Amino acid sequence: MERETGMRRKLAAGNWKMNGTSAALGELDMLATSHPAPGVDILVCPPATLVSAAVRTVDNRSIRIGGQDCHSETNGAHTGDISAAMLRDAGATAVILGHSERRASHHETSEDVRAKARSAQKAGLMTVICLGESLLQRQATNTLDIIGAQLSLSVPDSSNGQNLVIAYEPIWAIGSGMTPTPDQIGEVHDFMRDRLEQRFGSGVGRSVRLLYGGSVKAANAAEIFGISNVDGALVGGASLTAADFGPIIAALEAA
Ligand SMILES: O=C[C@H](O)COP(=O)(O)O
Repeated sequence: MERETGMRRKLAAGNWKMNGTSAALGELDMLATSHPAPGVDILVCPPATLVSAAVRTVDNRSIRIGGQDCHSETNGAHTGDISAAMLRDAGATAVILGHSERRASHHETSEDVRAKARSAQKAGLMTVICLGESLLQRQATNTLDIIGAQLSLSVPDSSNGQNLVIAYEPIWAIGSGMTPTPDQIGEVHDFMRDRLEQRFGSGVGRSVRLLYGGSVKAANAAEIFGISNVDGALVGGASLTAADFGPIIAALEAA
């Protein structure tokens, strides 16, 4: 497998999911203090309730703050939802979209994800669009078909290397302690790179960062970051504390 890193700056992204009250901001402060000038980009996506406070905690240091979802509309009668413009107004510069937990629990389709991503990119947010197959789909050797369809339907035409990041997150690897083999991860990442280059041309296609997500921890980070076309990780559980996320960031810096 050919290793192709291009000029892409690596990205360590943390997804806190539905975890964290204001007490958790101490972890963010510790993370920012311990990484004053990181050799990689760091993104932390806390619950929406903490976005503004997280932005204040980071206080223009080396960590950017993102949301975990947004609505496709800018405003309106959508009780409980928040828009990309609202996230931006709160100081977020990125948003995770199409996470498998939202595709499952909120019945989000790839078309929904594309509409949200279009709105988020228009609002100036970097979109981290998540794709991934189920265990049954992998066992049926349908992984590349599933990823290809999700990639083509979820990613808007307005995407480029600055406003689009793709996270490959096999559903069966999320929070399970299981990870695909390096060859399996590499196969999907090489495939996504090819597809992006075919659609957007080699310049844009090569500049989009591809993250792996699913049970990333300090113990497996270095091996994962050595895989072809893996430009970083989207980390769930191990992003909640500076003690767990810090070593993953260090592994990415060393890769
Ligand atoms: O968004 C993050 C992923 O769902 C991975 O979660 P995890 O690191 O807890 O497996």
